[in-house]
Amino acid sequence: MPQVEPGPDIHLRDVRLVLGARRFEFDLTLRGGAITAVIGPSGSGKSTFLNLVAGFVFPKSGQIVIGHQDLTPEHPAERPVSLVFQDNNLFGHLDLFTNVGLGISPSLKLSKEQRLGVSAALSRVGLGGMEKRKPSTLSGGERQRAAFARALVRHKPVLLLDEPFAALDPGLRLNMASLLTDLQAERKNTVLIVTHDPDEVRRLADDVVFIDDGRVILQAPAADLAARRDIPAIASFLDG
Ligand SMILES: Nc1ncnc2c1ncn2[C@@H]1O[C@H](COP(=O)(O)OP(=O)(O)OP(=O)(O)O)[C@@H](O)[C@H]1O
Repeated sequence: MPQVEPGPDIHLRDVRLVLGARRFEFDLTLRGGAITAVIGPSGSGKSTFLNLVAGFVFPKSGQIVIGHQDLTPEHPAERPVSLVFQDNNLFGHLDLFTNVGLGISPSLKLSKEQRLGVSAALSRVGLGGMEKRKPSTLSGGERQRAAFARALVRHKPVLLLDEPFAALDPGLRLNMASLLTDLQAERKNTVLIVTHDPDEVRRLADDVVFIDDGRVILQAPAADLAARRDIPAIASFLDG
């Protein structure tokens, strides 16, 4: 296999933000080419953290740097990121081929190679041959896999996943987790994945970032998480 350049480091430099009554402060670097699990209690700021990296929310002060580029003022389309959320946001009136093709080109002007790429991505997530199906005819898990395919065809170096597998049954979760680790081995993307599931952290993550009340209270190798039961919020996460 050819050597693949690892995805970029992501730096949040003295990032501050207020949303309603909540304050957020982030100052850390996420390792390029690694899978980082973003974990923490409900309402602690995990989605906000991803939204800052994606460009859906902008900091009041500080910088978001991806690789060597300061992208703080840039909108999501200008950032090297693909996203998969729990609500997969497929367009109901469009078939799967079109929904996934939109990941490559909003005008759907696709080359032959790109069209083949769409079908290959659908096969990769176990939806081969379902190009003509509408989202309403699929199960929740299938829709989520289609959303994953749409992120894959974009070939962006940063992949942001906000509880992407939460709605799937345990078998499918395992399946998607191994798809993600296979892809990671091939593409060396920088991946951030929000999850509530300690098993998913063990299965997938190289590193963890634990957010509590709008701040990172632990950044560590995933393997070290279990040893940090001294922090009550972490003990409670590990106990589910
Ligand atoms: N636009 C907004 N206006 C006001 N408050 C907001 C806004 N967006 C988020 N918040 C608040 O900020 C806090 C963090 O929200 P966020 O969605 O980032 O948490 P989370 O850790 O992802 O939670 P969960 O695990 O429940 O999805 C919450 O208290 C939320 O209500």
